[in-house]
Amino acid sequence: MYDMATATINAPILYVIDFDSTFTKVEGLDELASIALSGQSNQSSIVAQIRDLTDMGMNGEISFSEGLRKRIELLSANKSHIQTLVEYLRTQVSNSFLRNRQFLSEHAENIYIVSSGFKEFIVPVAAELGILPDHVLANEFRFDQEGNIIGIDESNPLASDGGKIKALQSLQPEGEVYAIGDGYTDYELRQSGLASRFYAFTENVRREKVVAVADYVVASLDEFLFHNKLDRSQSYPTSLLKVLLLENVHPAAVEAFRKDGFQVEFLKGALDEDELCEKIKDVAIIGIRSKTNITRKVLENANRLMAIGAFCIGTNQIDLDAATEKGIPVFNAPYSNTRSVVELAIGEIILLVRNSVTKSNKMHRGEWDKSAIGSYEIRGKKLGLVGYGSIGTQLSVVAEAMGMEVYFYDAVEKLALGNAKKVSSLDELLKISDVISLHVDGRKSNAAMIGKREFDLMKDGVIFLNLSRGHVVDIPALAEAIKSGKIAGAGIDVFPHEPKTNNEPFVSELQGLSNVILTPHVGGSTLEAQENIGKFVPAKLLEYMNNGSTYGSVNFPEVQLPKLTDSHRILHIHANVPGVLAKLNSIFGKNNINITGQYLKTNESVGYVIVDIAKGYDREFLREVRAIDGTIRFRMLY
Ligand SMILES: NC(=O)c1ccc[n+]([C@@H]2O[C@H](COP(=O)([O-])OP(=O)(O)OC[C@H]3O[C@@H](n4cnc5c(N)ncnc54)[C@H](O)[C@@H]3O)[C@@H](O)[C@H]2O)c1
Ligand SMILES: O=C(O)CC[C@@H](O)C(=O)O
Repeated sequence: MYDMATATINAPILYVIDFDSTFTKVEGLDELASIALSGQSNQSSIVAQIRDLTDMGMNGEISFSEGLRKRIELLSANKSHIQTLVEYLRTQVSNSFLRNRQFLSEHAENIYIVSSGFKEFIVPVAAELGILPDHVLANEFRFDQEGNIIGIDESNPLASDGGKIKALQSLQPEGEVYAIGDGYTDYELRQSGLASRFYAFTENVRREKVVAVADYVVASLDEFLFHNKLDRSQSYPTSLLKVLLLENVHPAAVEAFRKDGFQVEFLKGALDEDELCEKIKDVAIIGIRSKTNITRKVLENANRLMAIGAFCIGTNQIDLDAATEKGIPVFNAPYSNTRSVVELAIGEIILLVRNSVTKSNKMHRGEWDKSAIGSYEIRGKKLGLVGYGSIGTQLSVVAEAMGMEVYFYDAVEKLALGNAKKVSSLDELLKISDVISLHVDGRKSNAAMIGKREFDLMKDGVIFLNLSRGHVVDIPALAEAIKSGKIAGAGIDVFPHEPKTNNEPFVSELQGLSNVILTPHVGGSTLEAQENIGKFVPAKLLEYMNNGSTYGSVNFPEVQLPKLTDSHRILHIHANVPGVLAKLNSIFGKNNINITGQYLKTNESVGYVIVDIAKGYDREFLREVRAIDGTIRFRMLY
């Protein structure tokens, strides 16, 4: 339905907007019934009957006036309920209407709300967004002396069938009329010939019967404004951009993107390379966890991709170089689940040093083995941390507080926290530790960094933990070391090959070995951490999409930008070659563009220039900006 080719630059004279489920997310009368009957036993059945009548009317399945009267008969509401409804509806204004307050108030003279709803609740809600009270054409209630609703004003044209047509006729519109709404009665304005276009509005509800007869389908007010080249809050409507969320990220993420108007597809599992190459073609933002590999090949298929969110700490599953070359920033959630990993590691260290897992397994088999053999306190034992980053350091502090002696080895120079002691080589750390815990990042060169040679260096009866990345450990060598008794206990959370979904089986040489805790990569999977990540990563991605800020990106020059006010913002990503800023500035100068702010950051491969310009420019210069040598990506924000 949506067809850019037919977009017109002629502004319509009148915009006629529906109220229920268009201006607001909900149907006013349904909500009024729900409020009035609150606490009564028949509330849900009556509200359901009213909703059915509303739906039938909206789909054009019953006569409008018949449906309205039946709904009013079912209501037992009064003025105080209407006041409560108004308060509620103020919280239910459609997100894209809220975003476009400026358009609504600046074009108030040309905007009418024509609704079969009631002025008593529409006027106060719509007026807050700049709609003129006398531009609300809607029904009115009749009340008795106690303020109870007893009917509707029958003299109002909107009380009868074809009411919207009659109401619009009364305005005697001279120019074009564009009708926007979710219901069949909105389409009837177009059918009658009074409106020249009907836009089916699907942000809140999509009625297929209405969509089928619409000239255009718009999923937000921004999309309507974009289609008509009118001022709007979003330079490119988010409702035309798709977000793909994989690996069961927290629902808070879905909510955050939907709230901003994006289309969201949510999948519980990961996708393999071929599946992703296909799926990513129309995706603007992708969110993954640790099991989806975003390879160069995937990125070659991702021509609409603007940003990547790793809903975790590790980003080794993403080809960061390829993403940077394509001008795609990647964001993750450092520290988000650090504490969760630390707590699991501490728990496992205690259970393994105590030999409790073996004892528990015996109990499940009916064996009672009350003895202290092979069971120790962690107090005074030497903990060797390989990797002293976020997790390593936090584990260091907690373990020390529990009486352990902490040693660490890191590939880069790190200062010790508390009484932890740095050692100068991995081999030294392996030789002295009673417990060894890996917390290195997943860079390729760390593959199999712990194998037979390293296990041989360890003390006999060592406890070994890996909660970092699976490919870091040679699993057959680990299995051998456990079987031989070299390793007295192991806690393994990450594996070289992990199932993509919970429906796939898990197979490993470590299964069935004594005093081994196997967990399905859940070091970071606590509800606290997942909820934090589910909010944090979308916030970063949305900041980039809406404002251009790349603060916290793992592969991009980081800029933290001020909020955009009264200007338009140009975001230009280019290969880091000399002279791009000078070329940009000469284009601005030549075209008399007034620059209100400018920012530049580069890293070794890309440059990111952000220019705020005063409104009221001729768009022709954009062609020249796009043509600058080395341009990777270019977009504008309003
Ligand atoms: N199991 C889980 O669910 C889970 C949860 C969160 C993080 N992780 C993983 O845990 C690991 C650590 O996370 P973090 O947030 O502490 O990362 P980080 O980047 O803060 O720390 C990693 C540290 O390892 C060091 N390092 C890298 N290679 C090394 C090597 N070969 N030898 C010695 N030191 C080396 C780095 O210099 C750095 O200090 C990462 O692999 C991360 O992906 C796993
Ligand atoms: O939740 C995940 O899939 C990954 C958790 C962890 O490995 C991380 O990198 O944060």
